[in-house]
Amino acid sequence: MAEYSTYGSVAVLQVNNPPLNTFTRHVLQALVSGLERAQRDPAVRSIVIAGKGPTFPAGADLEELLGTAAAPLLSNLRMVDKHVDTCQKPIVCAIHGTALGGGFELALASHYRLAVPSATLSLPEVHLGMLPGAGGTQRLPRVVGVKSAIQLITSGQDIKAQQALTLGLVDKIVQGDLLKEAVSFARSVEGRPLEDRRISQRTVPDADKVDEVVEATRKTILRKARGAIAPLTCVQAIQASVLPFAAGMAREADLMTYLMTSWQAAAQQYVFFSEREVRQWSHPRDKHINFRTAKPTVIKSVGVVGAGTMGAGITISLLQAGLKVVLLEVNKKQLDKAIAVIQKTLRQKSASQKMSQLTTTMDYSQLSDVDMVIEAVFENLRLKKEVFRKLDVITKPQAVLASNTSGLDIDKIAAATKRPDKVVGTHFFSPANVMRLLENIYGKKTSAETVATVMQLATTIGKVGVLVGNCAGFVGNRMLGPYRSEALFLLEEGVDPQDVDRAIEEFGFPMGPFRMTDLAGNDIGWRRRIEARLTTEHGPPPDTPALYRRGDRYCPLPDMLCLQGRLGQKTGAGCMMLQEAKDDLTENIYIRFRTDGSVFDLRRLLAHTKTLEELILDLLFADDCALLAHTEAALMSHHAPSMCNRYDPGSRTALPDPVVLQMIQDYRQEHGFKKRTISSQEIVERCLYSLINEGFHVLDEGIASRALDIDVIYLFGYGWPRHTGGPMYYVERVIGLEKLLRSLETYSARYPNHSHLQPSPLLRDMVAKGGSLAALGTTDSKL
Ligand SMILES: CCCCCCC/C=C/C(=O)SCCNC(=O)CCNC(=O)[C@H](O)C(C)(C)COP(=O)(O)OP(=O)(O)OC[C@H]1O[C@@H](n2cnc3c(N)ncnc32)[C@H](O)[C@@H]1OP(=O)(O)O
Repeated sequence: MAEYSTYGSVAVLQVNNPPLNTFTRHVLQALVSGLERAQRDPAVRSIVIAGKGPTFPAGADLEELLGTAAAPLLSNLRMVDKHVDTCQKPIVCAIHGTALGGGFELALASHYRLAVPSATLSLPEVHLGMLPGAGGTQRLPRVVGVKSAIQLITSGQDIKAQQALTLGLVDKIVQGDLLKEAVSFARSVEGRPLEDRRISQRTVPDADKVDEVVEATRKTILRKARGAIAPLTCVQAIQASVLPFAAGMAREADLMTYLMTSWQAAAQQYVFFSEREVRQWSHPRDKHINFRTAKPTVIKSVGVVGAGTMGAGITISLLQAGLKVVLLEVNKKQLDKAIAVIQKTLRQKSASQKMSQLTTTMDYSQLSDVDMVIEAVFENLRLKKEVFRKLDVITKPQAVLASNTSGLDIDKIAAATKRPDKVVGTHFFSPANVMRLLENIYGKKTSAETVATVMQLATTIGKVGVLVGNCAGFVGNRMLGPYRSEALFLLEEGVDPQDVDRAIEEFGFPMGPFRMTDLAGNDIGWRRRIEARLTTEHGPPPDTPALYRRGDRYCPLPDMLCLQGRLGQKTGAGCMMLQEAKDDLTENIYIRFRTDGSVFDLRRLLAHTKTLEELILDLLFADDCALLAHTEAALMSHHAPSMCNRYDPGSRTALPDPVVLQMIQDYRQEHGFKKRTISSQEIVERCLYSLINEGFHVLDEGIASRALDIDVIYLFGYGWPRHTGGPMYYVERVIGLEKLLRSLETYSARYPNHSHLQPSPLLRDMVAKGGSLAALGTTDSKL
């Protein structure tokens, strides 16, 4: 647990608890014993603490911290801290790997810190809903000041060795053999006075400005925290660092207890383990096919087809992971643009050497030798099938063919090939080089090996891969459907878009549903609805009531916005903006092609079509049209400058548009809706409960095999607030399944034609039988 050895006058304590040398109570007990032994031994004049194997201790062991061993763990930790801080012999910490949380705090309690250049230090407890409760909130500000301590602790960010040296957190960077250097360093400081080496005895450098600093940062922290209590509690603890050390430690302990016993800490620790647990996938259809039994194909080279925003982002992710990439794009201008974006991004990340791993081409035959292809063309089934047909012929027979689709049928895509066992969905999220989620979709014929390959790929490229089944929208987008519908129905009843957004953002999402669709592009859903023949232009059959489709309630407001060119931020206007008049639009509308910025006057094109609506639809959906095959059309009004000032270029600040509000008002009147006041609580419940209810359907159908898979999808792909643990965790542990059921019953009785509010049979069953999501496969083994 902590190996003791001596090198002349130097005692070396090496923590040995693989894989990360985390502090269990036994490790800490062994450290206490080692320290006592070294203190007792008159031949020992200095002490080195290090980690054996790959790292210095990465913090407290979370399994113990969360369980019944928390109290002995804490008391042992405090004992170590006291021994170290009061020791009369110099203690040197030799840091390599990741000195995190309690590990870093142990180093701060010591008298000297040496680190190798690759070492990383951090206090990441805030991400676990806690604070650095082993003296971190008291010692860090004494070194770096309150301002920097607030920044480092509330962000939990990594501090690289060189930065730590600059900040005074380490005393020396060691290039050679760390242990040898540390022993020799320890020897060199033997007998020197220790008082000024004890951080606990120092005063906070910016103590006189503490209130000012806290006041100045509070607003930003609150905004970023989005409902999480840990960041502000960290600030309160740091504020106490200006008190005498013992008083500050007592305050830290009280606040730590408050956080440790909060539901948010439990939720965030569930997120930590769930993020890792999704790697342990098993095939819902056959549990014998799982991460242990299925062997992935080794992937060294990947073809990416389509160099749009997604294709470029995927390429960056692959290159950053050291894979060889062949990027294919049949439009030269688009290809050049993508190359520039890739180059710029890699340069920003100081990874320009990775460009040498990239081949770009307009010729499919260049893909003949890659191990895998990820298709990232326009979201259109016909087009994707065509691409897969080609890939099937060109690529080597063992190559895996993956489609980056956000909801199209993987089986239909696979059927275009003679190797459906090698076809799989890999749903990346935009921006693909930033977003951590990779939703991997198996089809009816996808082999275990192919599933294992894409799950492994996720890990290789630093993403969180979640395995899900094939259905429209898969897990994430399918659950988003009811959420969006309910948001629209709320507009019909009297809420304005910005009120819906505000309520959802207050719950903790970075963006409400309307700002989110404005950002993503309102045409994405529109295109899907048109393909499904749901919109007024293409359906419904004449005898269907105006606000119904296939027996379900339907709100055409988004279609109306799209028809007016309000596709979202890209057109400078979305739900938050509206064209002044349709006639104006026909007069003045232009199409700007993103690739080259050229502008076409629609009036000229209109000569060949019947109506403007038809023209817009044709252009947006004509994936085989030469103009649009490799570009995204952006519709803009001739009056763009005055329209766009609501979404300034580069700004995401959405301002409510009176014209949209009037349009909604007219719509309510036309369809006989009576405007009423609706509380934020009702907005949140109706939107989120209908999303969660869909999650129960998804589990019931085996599309997701565990509730934690759904949680991880929402946390890493959709901005679900981390401190709530994810939708399924939140509803089970915070709201309660029974309450969810009763609320859904109440709402569905009030809105019998909102089918997504009808409680799922699985939910009913679980409440009736007292079942839990854990029993369904949510693994709580570590909680
Ligand atoms: C009432 C008591 C109060 C006491 C106050 C004490 C104050 C101190 C608090 C703390 O120290 S909290 C913990 C702070 N440390 C962390 O948050 C580190 C968390 N870990 C990581 O960030 C990463 O694991 C890593 C260290 C950067 C390594 O990443 P890598 O990708 O290499 O490996 P992983 O797959 O993440 O982890 C491997 C394996 O280890 C498990 N694990 C990681 N950290 C912990 C931990 N702190 N406790 C327990 N287990 C941990 C992780 O789940 C993986 O397990 P498997 O999935 O392989 O089973």
